[in-house]
Amino acid sequence: MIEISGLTKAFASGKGIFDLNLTVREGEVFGYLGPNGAGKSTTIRHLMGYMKPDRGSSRIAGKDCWNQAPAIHSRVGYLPGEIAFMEGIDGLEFLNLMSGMRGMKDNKRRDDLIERFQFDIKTPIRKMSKGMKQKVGIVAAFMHDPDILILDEPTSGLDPLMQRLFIDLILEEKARGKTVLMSSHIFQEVDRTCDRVAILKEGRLMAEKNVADLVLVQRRLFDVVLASEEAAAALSRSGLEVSKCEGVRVRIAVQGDYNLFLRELSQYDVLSLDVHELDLEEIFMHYYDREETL
Ligand SMILES: Nc1ncnc2c1ncn2[C@@H]1O[C@H](COP(=O)(O)OP(=O)(O)OP(=O)(O)O)[C@@H](O)[C@H]1O
Repeated sequence: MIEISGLTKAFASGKGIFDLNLTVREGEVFGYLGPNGAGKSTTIRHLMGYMKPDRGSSRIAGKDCWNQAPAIHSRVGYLPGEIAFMEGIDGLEFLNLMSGMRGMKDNKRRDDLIERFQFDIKTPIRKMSKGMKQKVGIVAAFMHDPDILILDEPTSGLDPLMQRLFIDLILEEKARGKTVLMSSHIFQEVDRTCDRVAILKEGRLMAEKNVADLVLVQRRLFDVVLASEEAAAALSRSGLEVSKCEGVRVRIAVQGDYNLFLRELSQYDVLSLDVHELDLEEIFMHYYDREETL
């Protein structure tokens, strides 16, 4: 459904995106990840036809994103990373403008979305918080019920409750067969919604993975508190991968083989055991260390 081939755009600064190749299949939710400045928004702007590539191309539903942008816009719901709103209008006026441009007759879906994300659409946009503006952007991207959704960090600025509502919305759209490409930094959101992910670093594709495989390679850090400093020191010498030992606290990294970790731990008097969740970037940083670029 979305095909990026050899896509290259080099800015004068030397940054940009370089020889990207990616395919998002119909009905798939695809996570597009990478540290700040990696080139995620630049890729997405090419998909929307807002930037002309130096080399290569991108296509959505068979149409070239640069030459046939208007045809693509009619099928896509787009949430930009930063939404540029006109001055002096409120949320409802903005949404009316967008629905007018799309020739929408029926506002039921729009009104359902507004109710779901709970915000006062009569607030002037310049007075809205970042999260509120983000909600307006989400409604604008989803209200015409597009087949394809391209979302640039959709939950940025949303509180945890709203992030959950957003995840539910993506899962519903996925069940309805929609194709979604979204950039994100939040592991939970990617883990719960995406089928596959690609990670970008300095404009180059580092990896493309099924989310299930990514979770398997995930390294976890455990914070263990033992009954004495002697025991903590002994555990640090046990051959497990110890990343920190302070007093009675030991931080141990485990990847894959939990049994060995549990067997070792069972020999001690354990006062507490916490798992330190790695965020997506940390997971990928470890991933980079072990894998060559594609
Ligand atoms: N129009 C432009 N002209 C020059 N440089 C640009 C332009 N757009 C982006 N860049 C640079 O290209 C790099 C990639 O930017 P991009 O916004 O695509 O990153 P990103 O992965 O979306 O990051 P973030 O998570 O911070 O939004 C950055 O170094 C940015 O400064």
